[in-house]
Amino acid sequence: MAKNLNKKRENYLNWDEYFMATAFLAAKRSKDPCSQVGACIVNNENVIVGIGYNGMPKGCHDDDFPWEKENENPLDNKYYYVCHAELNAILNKNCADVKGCRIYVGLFPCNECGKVIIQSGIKEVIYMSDKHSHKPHTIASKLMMDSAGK
Ligand SMILES: O=c1[nH]c(=O)n([C@H]2C[C@H](O)[C@@H](COP(=O)(O)O)O2)cc1CO
Ligand SMILES: [Zn+2]
Repeated sequence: MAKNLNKKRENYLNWDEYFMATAFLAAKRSKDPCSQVGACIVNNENVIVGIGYNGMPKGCHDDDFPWEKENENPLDNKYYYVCHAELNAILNKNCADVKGCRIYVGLFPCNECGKVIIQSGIKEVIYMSDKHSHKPHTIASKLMMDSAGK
């Protein structure tokens, strides 16, 4: 059979698939044993301008801070310490600001990330999982995003 190499491939990733896959690749860097989240920020020319995943702050060693979640003492759980993927992606931006960009994220952003996303000027959130949709932090995040027109 002859094959025309001048013809373009048909089964390539579309932009949404490509950026979400990039977010999932970033998530593989996470040390969180329970939930690995990745985020990818893209400008209106479809150029990636920021990537992040959930992890401990710089200088706070992964082995020195807890990854547990159910200890009685909250200081022994990860939640006070870990930086969320969306926050890291915004802080890691390689441009002056992320106004008008969109963010691809594996999990619907919590209320704290929702605030940062709104304040940064990101205009659209594209997410994969909404497994915490019933939780107050997600409901609060959606209330703010709806109000802010995200
Ligand atoms: O939007 C998010 N972005 C994000 O990076 N995370 C991270 C923080 C934690 O490391 C982990 C949540 O932990 P867990 O699912 O065990 O409660 O996911 C969690 C959320 C949503 O809660
Ligand atoms: Zn968050």
